Amino acid sequence: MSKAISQVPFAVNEPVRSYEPGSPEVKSLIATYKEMWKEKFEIPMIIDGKEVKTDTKVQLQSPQDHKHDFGFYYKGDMQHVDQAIESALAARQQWNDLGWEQRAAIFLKAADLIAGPYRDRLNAATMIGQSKNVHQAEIDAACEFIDFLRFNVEFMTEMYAEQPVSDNGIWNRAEYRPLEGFCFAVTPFNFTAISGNLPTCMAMLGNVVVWKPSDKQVLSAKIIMDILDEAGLPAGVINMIFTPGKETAEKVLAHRDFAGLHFTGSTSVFQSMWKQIGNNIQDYKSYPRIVGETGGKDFIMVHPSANAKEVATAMVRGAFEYQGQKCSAASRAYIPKSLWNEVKEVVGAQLKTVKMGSPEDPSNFVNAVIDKNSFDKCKGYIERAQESADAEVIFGGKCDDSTGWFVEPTVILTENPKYESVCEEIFGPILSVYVYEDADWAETLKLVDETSPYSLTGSIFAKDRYAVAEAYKALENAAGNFYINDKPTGAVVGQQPFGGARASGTNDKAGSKMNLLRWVSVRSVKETFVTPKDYKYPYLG
Ligand SMILES: NC(=O)c1ccc[n+]([C@@H]2O[C@H](COP(=O)([O-])OP(=O)(O)OC[C@H]3O[C@@H](n4cnc5c(N)ncnc54)[C@H](O)[C@@H]3O)[C@@H](O)[C@H]2O)c1
Ligand SMILES: N[C@@H](CCC=O)C(=O)O
Repeated sequence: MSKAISQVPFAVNEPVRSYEPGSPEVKSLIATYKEMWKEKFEIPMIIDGKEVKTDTKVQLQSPQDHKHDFGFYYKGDMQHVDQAIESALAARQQWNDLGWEQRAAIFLKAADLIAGPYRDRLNAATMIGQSKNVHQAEIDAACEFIDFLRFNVEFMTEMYAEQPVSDNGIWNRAEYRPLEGFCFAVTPFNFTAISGNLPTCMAMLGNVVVWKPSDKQVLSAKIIMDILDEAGLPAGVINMIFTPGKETAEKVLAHRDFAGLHFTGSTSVFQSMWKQIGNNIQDYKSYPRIVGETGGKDFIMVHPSANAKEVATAMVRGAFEYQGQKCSAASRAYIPKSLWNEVKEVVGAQLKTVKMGSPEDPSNFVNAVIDKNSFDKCKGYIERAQESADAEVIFGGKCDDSTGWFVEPTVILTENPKYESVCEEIFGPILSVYVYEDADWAETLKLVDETSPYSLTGSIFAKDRYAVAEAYKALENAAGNFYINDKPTGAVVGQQPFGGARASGTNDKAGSKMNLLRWVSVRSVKETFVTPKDYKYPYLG
């Protein structure tokens, strides 16, 4: 137990490496990618700190080359879900009793392992398994994950330091207990950092976790578990299982000791899990905490006073970085007629220089979409736009699945502000543009606000400060992360806490103290030093 009030290292954002052509850092990363590409991985589940293998082997697939064989993972079933829950519950007391400094040290060490010896390996795994280019892997798997770990340790201590006042003769204390039971982390394919953050931020606070990563992110999930193991995370604290999502959720959410859901993924899956929790509510020991960050239909809203080049660049980066597979990706842009020709010209000129292909070549800005489902979905939107009287594909539109799942960055122009691609989350490299009459600025703000059920991210571009202020107010509830004269992606831990409202989630802001508060249950303690020995008030004599 602690005999000092320790100060944790001051968290600063991990510097993003530039990976300039020919630099030692890019050579080292690409060499690691090539080595790992040749490996034949056999990836087990990790339950109670042990590798668990089954008879069901699922081949790993790389989006940029779906025929390439780089191994398999072992798929589990419902007995593994039970084992993971039992293992978590068995580890709970000892983990809970460990002083917070001991827990913090494990996650700070994990951050340093990622910053140093594991950086290339985790980045390369993300490039191979999730098809991110060098820069996108670096800002996600290395920097954002490191930031989550370091900042959460700092936020945890700030939270612990928040204590009530005490009158004379008493000492009031707040004790930040972990939740009573086990927590369930369900993570998406698209961010290695998110998949690492969801289970670790709960564990850091003394919780025990069953973690089900996406089956499209198994390789980088395995490296995360390797890192946590090397950092000294005790057995059973985080149990990683590769089991079918729906059945796993049904089993976990029916368990009496289920205490919290930390989810990131699509809106429909989150809603189905929330309903299950509601249906089981009388069966739990405590009311489970529910945190979910889900889909988006993120906008760029442009005022006539904006700079066309800045707008065009935000469109290209915001919509097409990581093939538009960020929940924050710009997928609808509203451009005033007076600016459209110039914006269109710059977008077209920039897209002409965009290269698409495997992340192995760092000059490829666009890589593959995650899988066949995503490829088919994007292709469907593009083909329907090509045939529609309401829409026109003005850039891109080619899809090629001969080697990998490649979809060209595509811009759809429509005169119908309710056209399907303007309203629905596509989660691919498709940006819809609606051109409005300059005089309709105020009505268009309303349109932006009301077009989709989501409220995740959005940008406003304007030089005119009155216009900025007007959009700021009109779009108050349209985005949980709101950007002024910047693209709507790329939130940084500690700088722009991330999350959305409406259908986009519970807005508990990943990587912030607000989020950590959801995974503790406070015990208020009052200790009285001179305890009364008579019931009578003074005036009763
Ligand atoms: N708001 C955010 O912070 C944020 C961040 C990243 C991704 N996302 C969203 O995630 C989605 C893309 O990720 P995805 O394709 O991995 O999402 P997804 O919903 O398909 O999968 C997310 C996780 O849920 C599991 N799952 C799938 N069906 C399930 C079911 N019926 N019951 C329980 N679990 C189930 C999956 O195996 C995976 O682990 C997009 O909608 C995107 O907007 C949101
Ligand atoms: N936090 C990331 C998005 C995460 C969702 O996929 C961003 O701000 O771009």
